[in-house]
Amino acid sequence: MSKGALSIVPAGVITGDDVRKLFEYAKENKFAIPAINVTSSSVVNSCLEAARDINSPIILQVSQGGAAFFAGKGLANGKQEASIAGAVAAGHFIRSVAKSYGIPVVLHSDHCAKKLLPWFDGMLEADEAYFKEHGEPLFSSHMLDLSEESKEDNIKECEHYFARMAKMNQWLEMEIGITGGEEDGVDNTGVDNNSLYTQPEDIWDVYSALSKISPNFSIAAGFGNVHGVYKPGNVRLRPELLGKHQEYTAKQISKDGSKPLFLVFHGGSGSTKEEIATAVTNGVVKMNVDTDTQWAYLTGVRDFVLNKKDYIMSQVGNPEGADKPNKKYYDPRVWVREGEKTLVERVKEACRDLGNDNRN
Ligand SMILES: O=C(CO)COP(=O)(O)O
Ligand SMILES: O=C[C@H](O)COP(=O)(O)O
Ligand SMILES: [Zn+2]
Ligand SMILES: [Zn+2]
Repeated sequence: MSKGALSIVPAGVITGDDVRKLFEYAKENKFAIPAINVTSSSVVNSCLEAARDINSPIILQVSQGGAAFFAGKGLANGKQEASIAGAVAAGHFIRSVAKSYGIPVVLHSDHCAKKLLPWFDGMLEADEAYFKEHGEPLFSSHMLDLSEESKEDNIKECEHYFARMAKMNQWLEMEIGITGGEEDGVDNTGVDNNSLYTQPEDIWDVYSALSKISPNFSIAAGFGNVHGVYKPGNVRLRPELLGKHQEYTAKQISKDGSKPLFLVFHGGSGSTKEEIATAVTNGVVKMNVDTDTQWAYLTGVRDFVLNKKDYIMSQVGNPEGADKPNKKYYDPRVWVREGEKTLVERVKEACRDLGNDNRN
């Protein structure tokens, strides 16, 4: 009897070899796991609910800005203190509820450019403290995004951090080739089109350097990816290029026909089902979705507010009577929940697009 993803790794936040086992299983069985950007406990719970409902693992990630939001926009963040506190808070919150949903969860942090390294350092300190106490890091994995730097500097800095992370058996995601559009304080809307498509030789340079440290890493290679959703035709995704990267690296390590790389698909929002399927066939194990889930969260709230407009203009008095209280409409557990419901459905859709359903 074949064993599904839910039986090969435990429920709750997974770390170390369990993360690799899950990604290996996904690659072998040609599915990928969506990574949703979370900014609050409400967004976290919705993602966990969706994954639980379709019996599949999920990846939850905080961006630098999302982490600061998690801690509170009222906090100063000049030295990344709010982003560090928020990431740690999100990590602890997710750890304390994830098990109750009965599914494996990969706890991850998103793009970290050079100027944001103090955020990375703060998260690693929290991981190391957690490791001392529990024998595993707080986060399953982190992303380092030094794709704006020279290839040499990018790889060198990744090696440096990865050696430190490997002591905790922690997973590293790195980026080579640039994701277009916008990400945390970095505006890549004007980058040269060629930098959006990573070359196989560059991937091999990354693979050969990092594989000497640990097998627990993935590569976000550019295949035309752009953050955000634009009018059709603006983005030219070429997920078939990822197959070439697998072939090239496989040849270098004399394992022709194998798929040695764990690849990450950034800018998942707005992609077609075909683009997603091609990416997964070529060894993508993680696809990031943010813009489409932001949109989905809004739609439920928007429709509620528009439909119940006459019930939310005053605390007392609605079309049913001038003395009727409206508490049942303005309680955030009512209107925020409507956003959660539409978000749950969008997360389920991302899971299905990637073949990440009924994995028990
Ligand atoms: O890549 C992403 C986060 O790193 C998400 O991209 P989208 O917002 O385009 O889905
Ligand atoms: O990098 C892309 C993610 O969508 C993060 O977005 P954000 O920086 O707006 O939180
Ligand atoms: Zn980037
Ligand atoms: Zn991204």
